[in-house]
Amino acid sequence: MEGVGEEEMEGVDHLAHERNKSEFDVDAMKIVWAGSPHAFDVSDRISKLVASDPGFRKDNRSTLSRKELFKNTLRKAAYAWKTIVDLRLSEEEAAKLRFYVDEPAFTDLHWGMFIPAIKGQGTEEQQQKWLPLAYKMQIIGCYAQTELGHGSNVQGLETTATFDSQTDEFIIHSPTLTSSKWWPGGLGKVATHAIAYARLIVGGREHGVHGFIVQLRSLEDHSPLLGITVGDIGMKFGNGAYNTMDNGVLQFDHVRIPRNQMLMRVSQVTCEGKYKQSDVPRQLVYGTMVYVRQTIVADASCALSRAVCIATRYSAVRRQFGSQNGGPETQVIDYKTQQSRLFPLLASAYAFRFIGEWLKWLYADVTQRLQANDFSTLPEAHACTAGLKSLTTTATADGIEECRKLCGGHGYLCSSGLPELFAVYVPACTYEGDNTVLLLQVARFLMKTVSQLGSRLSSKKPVGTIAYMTRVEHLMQCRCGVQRGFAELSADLVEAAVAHCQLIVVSKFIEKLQQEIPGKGVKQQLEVLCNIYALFLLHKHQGDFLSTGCITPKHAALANDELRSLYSQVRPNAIALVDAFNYTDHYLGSILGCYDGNVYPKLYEAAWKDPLNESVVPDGYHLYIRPLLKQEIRTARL
Ligand SMILES: CCCCCCCC/C=C\C/C=C/C(=O)SCCNC(=O)CCNC(=O)[C@H](O)C(C)(C)COP(=O)(O)OP(=O)(O)OC[C@H]1O[C@@H](n2cnc3c(N)ncnc32)[C@H](O)[C@@H]1OP(=O)(O)O
Ligand SMILES: Cc1cc2nc3c(=O)[nH]c(=O)nc-3n(C[C@H](O)[C@H](O)[C@H](O)COP(=O)(O)OP(=O)(O)OC[C@H]3O[C@@H](n4cnc5c(N)ncnc54)[C@H](O)[C@@H]3O)c2cc1C
Repeated sequence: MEGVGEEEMEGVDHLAHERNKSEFDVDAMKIVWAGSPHAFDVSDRISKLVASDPGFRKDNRSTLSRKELFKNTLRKAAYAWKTIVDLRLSEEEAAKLRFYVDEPAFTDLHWGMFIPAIKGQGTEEQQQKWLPLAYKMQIIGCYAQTELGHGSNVQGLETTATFDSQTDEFIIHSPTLTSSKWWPGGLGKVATHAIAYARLIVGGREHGVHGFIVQLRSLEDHSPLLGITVGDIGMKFGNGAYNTMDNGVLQFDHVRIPRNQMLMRVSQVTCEGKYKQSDVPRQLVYGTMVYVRQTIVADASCALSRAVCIATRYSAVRRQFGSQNGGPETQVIDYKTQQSRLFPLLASAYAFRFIGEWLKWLYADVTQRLQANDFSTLPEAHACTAGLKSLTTTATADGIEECRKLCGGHGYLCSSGLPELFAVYVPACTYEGDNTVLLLQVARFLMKTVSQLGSRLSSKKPVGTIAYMTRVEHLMQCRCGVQRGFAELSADLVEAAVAHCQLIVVSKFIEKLQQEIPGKGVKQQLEVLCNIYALFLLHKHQGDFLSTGCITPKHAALANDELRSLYSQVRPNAIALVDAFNYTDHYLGSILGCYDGNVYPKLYEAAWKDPLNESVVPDGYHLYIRPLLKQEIRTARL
């Protein structure tokens, strides 16, 4: 490395003056962020374990070819498993370890969808047979629902599962090109088994889409089983990024599986060929998606806080303009424009943390009720998971991109960590349900509720997240004709769905503040952030609030003044508020966001490590540059 002194690289905390300004107990805030002292302890321990182990190094991803990248992911997944087994980590610790390894891999689908699908939709007997194998990773599973021709429209899937009573088997078949399974993560190169979704046909009658456990590859030599065609679907957006995942294509050619491999908690097929439906609602076939949507909401705050941490630290390091008498220039974080873009994202990260916590509670509650055959809160749970998944992933993906811009030119470097973070995160707006399609589900739920408010026949009072509807006078009087005009009004209804979800986020943030929150100044900081979150939304949508007469122009102006004052209150605490996320430099993966703020020497050093700088004169000079310079281009072999 040229031109950088040792002392500039090591030991100096360039953000110490910022940390000294903070007005609250950062360690107490770390516990609030983690959720509990126990959660903090696990997260802190495991993140440090991963960061200190060279086996989990990740700084070379953007320079590897797809094949090298994928092999490296396989190595890391195997190494992570060995670490989990050797250290006898608990399930909670193991999940944290996979999280901090921070590389999309087949294991996400195995633990995140395959196992939950068996748990949620399998019978006791099926769980006893399959879960021990899956827990020990003696089989590796994926979730194969989406097809080339249909993703959002699950009822439109074309794969068939026809019952053969002669052999007591299902025949799984892909009748068309568009029925090829397409996208499932882990399917392309790794999974030995899939939960495959197919239209059930018994005795010539169709019974809709159901899940089946299908073995795909030999457990001896990994070759595809008879009738299975399987492979990877190819490179995806961004270098490195989600290309560590083997999203796959799969065709079935009359593949036979035993009858007991249909997931039979919701409905059953007997050996005589009788189709039986349990008392539970059919929608439970979609249960795994509800579970994963809830985990995606919980994870949104991690991705957003990571980007915000990088942009905040760098904004305190970066200086532009404003030097007085040869003194230092202004830190860009002191510009009001920078604050008005950055601090609402900081507030959103905290808001999403708490909404994720609340949604976990809601999901646990609905699961408990379902077990007791109480299905009353299922529609609300579906609407909340779908709507909040849509809201938080859209805001997080947009927020990561905004953080990149907040870091100016250096944000565009891979070493800022932000391009890869965006590329890995942005498909969350599509997978587990396209965000618009999911908002339409929320709109449908809201319209149904409104129509019931207007109906004299219904004695149901809205409760939970829709309880507020009884307080909105014009909704109470509404004879809802919207159901008929739903498609025509869908663009507006989607906006209403977003507003409904924002209301949930704001009210759960306020509820959080009503709890006891220990630690000097911690609650005050959270109050400031909560007010920023709410007022920023009000400011952004002031046109809607004004046009509906909910606020006056004077209110709008006051809100904006207040927002500016809140930004000034956050400013001295900004670095401490991102320190409270407790991210290691390994997890952040960003030179701009490194804890000590010593950005420039690290950027300089990293540039020299780029493979292009391995030689001073580049490969290709003699073929393409020299002939150009020597005006010999016509004779050169191009
Ligand atoms: C810590 C571990 C983390 C792991 C995370 C791993 C992440 C790895 C990354 C990626 C993995 C990605 C995986 C995938 O993408 S899997 C595929 C996901 N696919 C989708 O999400 C498809 C989206 N489409 C749907 O969900 C549905 O088809 C639909 C909801 C859009 C429409 O369904 P349809 O059958 O047409 O239903 P209707 O509209 O007719 O509705 C009927 C009725 O049912 C209600 N309803 C719909 N869905 C649900 C549900 N999930 N739960 C409960 N109820 C549901 C719907 O509201 C209607 O109700 P009604 O109005 O009262 O009649
Ligand atoms: C990275 C990644 C990983 C994935 N992993 C898996 C996996 O592991 N397993 C799996 O089964 N699947 C997986 N998927 C597939 C994913 O679930 C689907 O892509 C997703 O559900 C969206 O469906 P689609 O692709 O059919 O989009 P489409 O429905 O074709 O969407 C295209 C456009 O049409 C619009 N649209 C669609 N329907 C309507 C409507 N009714 N009204 C208004 N607008 C509409 C959408 O808003 C969107 O703008 C993955 C996808 C990605 C990108």
